Parts: sequence; C-alpha cells; structure tokens
Amino acid sequence: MSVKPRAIHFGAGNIGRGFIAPLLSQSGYHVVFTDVDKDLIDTINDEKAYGVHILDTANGGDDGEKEVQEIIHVKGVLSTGSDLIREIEHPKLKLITTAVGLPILDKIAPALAKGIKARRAAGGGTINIIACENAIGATRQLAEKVRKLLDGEDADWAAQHVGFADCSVDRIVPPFNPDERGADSELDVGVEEFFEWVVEGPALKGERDGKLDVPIKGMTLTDNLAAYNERKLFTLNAGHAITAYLGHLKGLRTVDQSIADAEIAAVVRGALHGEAGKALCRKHKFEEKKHGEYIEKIIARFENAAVKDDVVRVGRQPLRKLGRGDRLVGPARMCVEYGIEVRHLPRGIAAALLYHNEEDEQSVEMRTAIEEKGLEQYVVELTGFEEGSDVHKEILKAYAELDRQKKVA
Ligand SMILES: NC(=O)c1ccc[n+]([C@@H]2O[C@H](COP(=O)([O-])OP(=O)(O)OC[C@H]3O[C@@H](n4cnc5c(N)ncnc54)[C@H](O)[C@@H]3O)[C@@H](O)[C@H]2O)c1
Ligand SMILES: O=P(O)(O)OC[C@@H](O)[C@@H](O)[C@H](O)[C@H](O)CO
Repeated sequence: MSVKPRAIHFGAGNIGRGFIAPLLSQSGYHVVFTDVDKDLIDTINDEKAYGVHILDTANGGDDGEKEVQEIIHVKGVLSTGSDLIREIEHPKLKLITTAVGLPILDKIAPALAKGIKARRAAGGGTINIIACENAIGATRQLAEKVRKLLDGEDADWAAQHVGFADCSVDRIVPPFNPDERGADSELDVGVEEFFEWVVEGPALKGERDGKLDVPIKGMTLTDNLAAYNERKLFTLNAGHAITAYLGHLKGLRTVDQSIADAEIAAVVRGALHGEAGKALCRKHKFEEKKHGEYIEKIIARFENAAVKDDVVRVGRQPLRKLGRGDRLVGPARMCVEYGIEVRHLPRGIAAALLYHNEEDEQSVEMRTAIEEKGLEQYVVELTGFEEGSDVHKEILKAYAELDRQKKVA
C-alpha cells in the first residue's frame, strides 16, 4: 500500500486536472480523481498520467507552449459508486477538494455525507474539504448541505474531525485539444502559467490547527479570505465575463481576440479601474496603485493568445454570472454602496443579458424570461436595482445600444 498521504478531487475536468491535482501531486499527495463521467475515469485508470501544457505567448515557442509538466500515478473512481466511499474511508486520506461547478455541490453532498459516516465507523482520522469553485462561500454552502445529512454521533464526529475551508482559486484553464498538440494522452490539459490558490487557514483542522498536516506548495493561507475572494471574483471574473459577452456580441470567438478590440478593452478597464476597483479599494483598504497593477496583470493574462480561451466557456451560465453576489451585479452593488458612479459595469450586465446561445440552458431561460416579463421588470428581479434608479437606467440604455450594434458569429 502507498504510504503517501491521499487526496480525493471531485471533478476531473479542466481546473481539476490543470490546477488542483498538479499542486497536490507536486506536494507529495497521491491524487484520486472522482467524476460522474465513466469514460473519463476509465481513461485516467488506463493512462495513470498526463501532461499539463503551460501556454504562454510571451515566453513559449512558436506554438505558444513553454513546457509540459508530467503528472503521474493518478487514479480515478466513479463518484456514483462504493469505490468512492472506500476512498473516503482510506486511513491515508487527508484532503478532499472539488471543482465541479457550483450547482453540482448539491449532487456531491450525499456521497460526502455517506463517506464521512463510513470514515467515522472505520476509525479514520481528520480530513479537510475545500470547494474550489468560482463563488464566494462555496465550501460553506457545501458544508451546510453535508451537515444536513448527518446527525447524532456522525454529526459530532464531523464537527471535530472534518474541516471545511473556503478558498479563492485562480488559473485560466481553457478548452484544450490534445490531438492538435500531438499530446501523448487525451487527458492532457493546457493552462496559463499564473496560478493563485488562497485558502481560509483558520477553518483547517488537523495536527496543527489552522494548517494542513501535509502543506501544499503554492497554496497561500489567509485569515482574511473575504478580501481575496471579492478581489478575484470582482476583478478577474468580472473582466473576463465583460470581455466574453462583448466579444460574443461582436462575433469574436476567443478572449484574446475580444480584449484586443479597443472598444471592449476600454469598457473592461473602465469597469475594473474606475468602478469595481475603486469600490474594492474602499471596502478592503487595498492600496490603489497595487490594485491597479493587479488589474493590468489580469488584462495581460486575457491577452495571452496561446491560451485561446473560448468566449462561450467564459460566458457559460449567464444567470449564475448575473447573480446579485456574483461578478457583474456584485461589484455594481458594491459601487452603489460606496457612492461610486457606474457606466461600464452596466454595459457588461447588458451584454450578459444579450448573450444568446441555444446550447446554454441559462441563456435560453434568460431570453424567455425577458420576452415574458419584459426587460425592465426582469432587470429589477435579477439585480435588485429599482426601476428609475441610475444603474437600472444605464443597463437599459446599454442594452438598447448593444442590441442595435450586435453581430453574433
Ligand atoms: N477552468 C477555469 O479556468 C477555472 C478556473 C477557476 C475556477 N474554475 C471553477 O472550477 C469549477 C470547474 O470548472 P472547469 O472549468 O474545470 O469545468 P469542467 O467542466 O472542465 O470540469 C467539471 C468536471 O466535473 C465533473 N462533474 C460533473 N458533475 C459531477 C458530479 N456529480 N460528481 C463528480 N464530478 C462531476 C464533470 O464531468 C467534469 O469532468 C467551476 O466551479 C469553475 O468556476 C474554473
Ligand atoms: O468558471 P466560471 O464559469 O465561473 O467563469 C469562467 C471564467 O471566468 C473562469 O473559469 C476563469 O477562467 C477562472 O476563474 C480563472 O481563475
């Protein structure tokens, strides 16, 4: 039996294979992926290894590739079967991470609760759970769902032995075609070089409270996660979404093509520097100069042509992205709270409302709702900005302008 500490990662998709698993593996963990996709799990067990291609136009070769990192000795189990429960019972298990998408947390909570019960019954030790999803408080939401499924001694045991830590996770992992790269494995994934994983230290349990028993290289621990979370979601994800929705309306396919458009770049800079950034600096006391540099570094990441990120991926699930606490409406509300005038964020919100993609359920749902309820009412419902308020008027004005100009591919 392997003596290595083990980690289970839910979701063997882009961020799982391209970010979380590599850091775990490079830190000495034996990584076990769990996923609903049986073919993917079979491929993981057949190949047991894959490459992470670092995509970087500035420092890469002609194909924009800087290096390929080999991730070895990985294993997979189906998330719907008893193998997963046995993995959660495993004496060497230290950590469970997820990157499945926020709405899927509901679906994995029952398996986690069952696994926790089995672990207690087997006399297992303390573990930590970290949900690496793009949302504020994703782990807290998962913890609530899991705790509802536990009672009595299981609930007491979990309160003592299961740490639920929130985090902010940042690395752009785009759709990637291993065949085009002549890659050895269909599991290969392409990523930008940059990454940042910030975890709520005080929530971690173990031999040293506030820390992981087996530290992860590249993970930062903080006792002020709220600031990191809002900084990332309201800057990177806000800018990413605005770039993608405006790009899509202009018939552009990738994020780098979209940010190269001067009009789009001006809206993104206006939204990030003059609006979201100002509000973030006021709320979290960030130094304005440093925050400005953070924004420009993010825009340079969008410009990385080797990443070739798809605007359809970045724009996926527009209703989630239009949530009141999410990347578009969230910073606009924060601006209103701090008395900061907004002109660019409403344009991003309008572009999201105009996102038309028959293959995206939320785009279809949103467009039907606009037809049935009328735009004015729907904007109030989604954003909480009252009819007649400045932001509501700005959203409607931008919607009408963008609707006239649109040229969807
Ligand atoms: N790709 C990025 O750049 C990036 C960066 C930071 C954060 N994220 C976040 O990470 C999460 C995943 O994004 P992604 O881009 O890796 O998506 P993805 O679609 O590539 O991967 C998601 C994986 O989850 C699996 N899955 C779905 N339902 C499941 C279930 N019930 N049990 C187990 N596995 C299940 C899917 O089969 C898929 O393999 C999202 O919350 C996203 O916001 C993504
Ligand atoms: O994953 P989503 O759908 O919440 O957002 C799409 C992208 O903005 C996102 O995946 C970024 O690439 C990522 O957050 C970078 O850290």
